[in-house]
Amino acid sequence: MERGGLTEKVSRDKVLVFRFVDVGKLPPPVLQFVEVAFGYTPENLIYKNIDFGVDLDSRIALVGPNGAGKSTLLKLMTGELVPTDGMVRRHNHLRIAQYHQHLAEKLDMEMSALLYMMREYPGNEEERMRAAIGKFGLSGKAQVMPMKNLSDGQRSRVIFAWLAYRQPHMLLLDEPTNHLDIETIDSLAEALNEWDGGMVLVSHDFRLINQVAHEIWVCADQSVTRWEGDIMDFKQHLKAKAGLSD
Ligand SMILES: Nc1ncnc2c1ncn2[C@@H]1O[C@H](COP(=O)(O)OP(=O)(O)OP(=O)(O)O)[C@@H](O)[C@H]1O
Repeated sequence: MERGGLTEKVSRDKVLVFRFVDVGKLPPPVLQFVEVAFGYTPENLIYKNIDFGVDLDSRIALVGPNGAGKSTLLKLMTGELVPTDGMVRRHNHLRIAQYHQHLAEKLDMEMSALLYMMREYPGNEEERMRAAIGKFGLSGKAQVMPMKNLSDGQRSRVIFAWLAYRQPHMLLLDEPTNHLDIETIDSLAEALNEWDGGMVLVSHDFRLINQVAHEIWVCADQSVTRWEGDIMDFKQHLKAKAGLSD
């Protein structure tokens, strides 16, 4: 039918064009936790006395049991949550962007990705916005159709384009791969590896962690500790703990 011209050719989104704009350097310390304690209620602390620094060359994956406080730690980094005790110091010029699935709820489904970006970043020419969305592999018609007609994966790309346009120094990624296919995950990994900013990743996707993280931090028992090994060692450790072996 395609060859006979009866139906339009199905064109897949290009997947190899994820790209974050380089941001240059900020002198360290960029983000510092000093004796931080945090609990949603004072009698139930999720973190106690934590100290660490994150810089623009940090490539960290946070791991740990469900409910240990990984997402909470990201929120303490952005300032969405404030410590119960101690302090979080951020460089005055630090721009942090956080990716999480709930951002999809912010999208206006009746609008196209292009109009949405033009509304979010007023005063910019259409061409510029098209290019910004194009950097995340959404091209042509997909940019101008209502976002309700896009797939979840395509909407994730719009969110990435929206975040990247703010040119963050640091990206905090909370389960970024939920709606992405494997090719797109690889594009994301490639883009992160080519980018010069800092990254903190929360993901259950060990394959992505293996591709992009240089450090593994374990959130558990009210603290954050650095894992001395790579994510594959950590996976083995989890298996051994669960009494499983290869
Ligand atoms: N707004 C909130 N008010 C009260 N408690 C909360 C709130 N958000 C999270 N919690 C609780 O704080 C703890 C840590 O939650 P958090 O989402 O940070 O864990 P997580 O390690 O990211 O978990 P998961 O891997 O399941 O996403 C959990 O026990 C959770 O139920």
